[in-house]
Amino acid sequence: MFTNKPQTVLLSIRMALSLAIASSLLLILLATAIVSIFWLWPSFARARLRRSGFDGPRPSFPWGNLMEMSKKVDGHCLSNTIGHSIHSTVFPYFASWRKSFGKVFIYWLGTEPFLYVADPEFLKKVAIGPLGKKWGKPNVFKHDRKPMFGKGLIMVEGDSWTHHRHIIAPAFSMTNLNVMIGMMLESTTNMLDDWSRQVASGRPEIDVEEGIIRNAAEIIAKTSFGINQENGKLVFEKLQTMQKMLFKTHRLVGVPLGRMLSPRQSYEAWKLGREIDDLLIAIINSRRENPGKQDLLGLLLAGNEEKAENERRLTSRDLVDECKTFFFGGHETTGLAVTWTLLLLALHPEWQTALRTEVAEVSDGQPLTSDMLSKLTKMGWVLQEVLRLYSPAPNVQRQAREDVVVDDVVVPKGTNMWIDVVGMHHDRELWGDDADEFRPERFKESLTGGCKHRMGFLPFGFGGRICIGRNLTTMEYKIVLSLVLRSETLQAYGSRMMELSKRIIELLLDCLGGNLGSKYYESEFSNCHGYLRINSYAPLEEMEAGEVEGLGMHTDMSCITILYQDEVGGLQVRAKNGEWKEIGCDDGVLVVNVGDLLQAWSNGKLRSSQHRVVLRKTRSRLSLAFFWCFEDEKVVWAPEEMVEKERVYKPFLCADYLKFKVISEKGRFDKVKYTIDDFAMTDGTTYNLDGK
Ligand code: HEM
Ligand SMILES: O=C(O)CCC(=O)C(=O)O
Ligand SMILES: [Fe+2]
Repeated sequence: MFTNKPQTVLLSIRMALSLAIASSLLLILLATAIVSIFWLWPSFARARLRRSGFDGPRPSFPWGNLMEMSKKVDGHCLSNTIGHSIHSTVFPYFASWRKSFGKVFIYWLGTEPFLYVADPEFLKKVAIGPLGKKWGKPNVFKHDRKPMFGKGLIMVEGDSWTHHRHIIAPAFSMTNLNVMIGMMLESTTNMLDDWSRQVASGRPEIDVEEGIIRNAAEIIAKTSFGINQENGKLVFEKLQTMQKMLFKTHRLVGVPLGRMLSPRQSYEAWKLGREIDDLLIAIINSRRENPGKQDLLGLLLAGNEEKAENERRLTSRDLVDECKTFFFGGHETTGLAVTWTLLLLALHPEWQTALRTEVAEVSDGQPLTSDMLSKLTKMGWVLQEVLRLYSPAPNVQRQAREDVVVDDVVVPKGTNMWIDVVGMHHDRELWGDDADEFRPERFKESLTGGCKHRMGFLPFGFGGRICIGRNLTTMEYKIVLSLVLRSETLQAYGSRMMELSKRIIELLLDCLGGNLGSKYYESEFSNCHGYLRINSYAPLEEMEAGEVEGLGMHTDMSCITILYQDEVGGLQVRAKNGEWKEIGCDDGVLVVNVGDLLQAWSNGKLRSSQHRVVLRKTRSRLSLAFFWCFEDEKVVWAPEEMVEKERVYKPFLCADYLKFKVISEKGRFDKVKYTIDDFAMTDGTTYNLDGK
């Protein structure tokens, strides 16, 4: 037993030695491989690119140019004014490299070379026609995008892409899309109802972007695979979680082993992806058993069935990836286009009015149809202009699958291409000096908005790989925007109140006898102006005994006031005997008050109402008070027909009374504020008609 021991020890030393040698060799090999893959290959590639005449900023190992790209932008993006010249703010590094290297140059993401292109003519030469087939999608992004797109249409290449595109394209035909209008109307109406509820419950702000993007997500989920069944809803929720998760992760694109820096997120995204896939497979299986639904999935399944036995069909796995692709490729892009549009229309009220008028003329208050949508021409121009200025797909990327040779230029196999769509959309050389201005009318004359080069306007990409969802997007955009524009805005509410005030005053004057309405409207009231006050009352913290003041007793200084109160109620008016009478708050009822100015003008025949608001609920309350008033420079003076015995009020300048109202003491709950009687009651002096 003992005699054997020295031999065993010797053996283990030998084994350990050879193991150490083997592993060092392996390490050396690995290091050589890493150096050649991540250092030598890029150096060769750089030398080849230089030989082809491509210059660019100097990269460093292993970051490439990432360090310069991640530098924070200096202050100019914090300015308060809204300009549309966004390129140098959003992509400051590209803007600065362009100054040194022009519109085509090479930069590096880690050890990956990227050919930056903002020259449409160069793009046309290298990527259009037969050369288009030489380009695929960059491998560096494939891993990150796998949970979203899998092997869906956006990611596949070569024959596989031709096959997928061929089967999927018919599903997006206009006839098929028209069937989806109902789903789009339903979701958008729900979104608008939700906004109304938020306003009514006293929320001071609504996150419009969040609502619009959620609505777009719901629409794309409905039109892709349906969300009414339990599984559909679950998929929708999980897809949204995944979107948020992927949005949070920042990776070092192209940096060797950079992917390993966030293994947890990668794992979680992968796990969630598996759950989504299983649910979608379940939906697809149940659809195969009960076919007939006309969403995109239903159409793809039907298209598959039509294929003859020997033709390739899409597998369930393919269909899962396409559903995910539609969801991730289609909702945020469309949502962003609508959101930017709302901002731009707020900045350009003339376009807001033009589109509102167009929607009113085309639809005449009827439910929207595909025929109406196609007649919304100006809205089409606005969509194009928004896609130009704030492109939801700010760049398009490719990777050369083989050497691309044009004239004396060689783009070596493996080179990535980064097409700076935003850069081209804001290029003055292509669009003219107004490139950064919002001018939708540029699309009136030409489909490319007057861009000097056909490839300079690429909101939906180009060539055979142009976005398959662009008609769906246009349809959804027009529906959402029309419904938003058709819903009552404060401005539209204001103009309706102006019309109503005119009708009320004519009726009121006629009631006083002798067709006074037609006699005096033009000369006395046609310059009246209106303004709208939104009263928001905070809720009571707890129910209190007795009455709590919301708004103290007062009269309005208008000619007439038209008041809308929400369902909380609480408006009271004082009767002649001093009793307070509750004014009901039934839906659709507007309250009309005579104000101080009309009391003075009618020499007291019409009485300005004394009213107040009492609060009784632990809910916030909202009212809209529209005040219709004489112009400030008007001298208020009752016409002869109003004066029976004597004049009650001396003539006064409207503006002076307004000043008096503003500076005089605030009313208390049980005592009325100063009124016209405190300001203009006569002291027996007689006055001429012109107020002297
Ligand atoms: C404003 C809205 C949209 C914009 C700006 C947009 C933009 C783009 C762009 C630029 C491409 C080309 C990408 C490339 O060549 O690498 C593309 C492709 C694609 N888009 Fe869209 N898209 C929008 C809406 C949609 C919608 C609603 C869907 C689906 C329902 C969709 C599905 C796709 C698909 C599947 C592709 C790949 C096409 C192919 O490679 O054959 N997109 N999109
Ligand atoms: O909030 C209300 O119902 C009344 C508002 C009102 O009387 C006013 O704003 O003058
Ligand atoms: Fe009032």
